[in-house]
Amino acid sequence: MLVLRDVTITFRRYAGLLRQVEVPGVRGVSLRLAPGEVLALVGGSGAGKSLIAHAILGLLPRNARLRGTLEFDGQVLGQPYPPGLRGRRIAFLPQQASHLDPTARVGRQLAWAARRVGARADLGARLAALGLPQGTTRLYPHQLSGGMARRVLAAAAGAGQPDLLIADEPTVGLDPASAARLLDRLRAEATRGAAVLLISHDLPAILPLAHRVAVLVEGGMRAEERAADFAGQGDALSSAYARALWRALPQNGFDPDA
Ligand SMILES: Nc1ncnc2c1ncn2[C@@H]1O[C@H](COP(=O)(O)OP(=O)(O)OP(=O)(O)O)[C@@H](O)[C@H]1O
Ligand code: NI
Repeated sequence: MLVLRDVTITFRRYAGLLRQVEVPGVRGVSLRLAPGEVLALVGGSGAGKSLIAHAILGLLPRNARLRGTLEFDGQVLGQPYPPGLRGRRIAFLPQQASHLDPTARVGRQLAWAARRVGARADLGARLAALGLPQGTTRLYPHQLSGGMARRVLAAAAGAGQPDLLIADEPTVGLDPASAARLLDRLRAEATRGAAVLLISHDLPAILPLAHRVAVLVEGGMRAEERAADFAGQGDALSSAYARALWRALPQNGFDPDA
């Protein structure tokens, strides 16, 4: 249902007074994501993960240039961006908590999110599922901790029943219990039939949830593996890069001299 073919994103930058250069952000990335499937997009800082999310959502900055094709359910995700997708059929849990409106209480913002997708606002249950107290609805964004703000965004993104949910580093800044609850919510969305694109730099954290793992390095796709193959010594992994990544994790006790 989500198909990216040879997606390249470059940025125009001034090099000196008049000369413009194009610097690459993402190069030739292809991927597919089916309903009910969790695809993890992992990679280090600056690898291009958020750019891919923003490209799918039609939210790239003005100085960006996009090549290749993106399709969702047979519709081309170009400019102008197809109506009825962003915030409705495609939900987004952004990396930055600054996406909350500073002037409105949490309860109102969640009610807006629910109304936009035509969902019943069962705020109490949704907050409780993410481990937030009921009183959270009366708070303004500046009264939330970073981790609370991220969970409020998650509650908003989960309103309605999106067909595609894109979560950009959803567990950063959360304590382990809150992170586990949030990943449980994402798993429940996939079980219901949503496609989930889970962006993270933390491979071990997303493995219990992901079906497939795509590894992005400096804007390019370096490996695509089944999540289940990240196990043991990683012998089932198809690419040497993924094997090296897996064996380099501290918990796998990699011995460089062995
Ligand atoms: N508006 C912009 N103008 C120029 N370059 C940009 C812009 N936005 C992103 N980039 C560049 O594109 C690259 C990828 O950025 P992106 O935000 O996708 O990384 P990321 O993988 O999400 O990293 P992180 O894990 O830190 O969030 C970076 O090198 C960044 O400098
Ligand atoms: Ni990012």
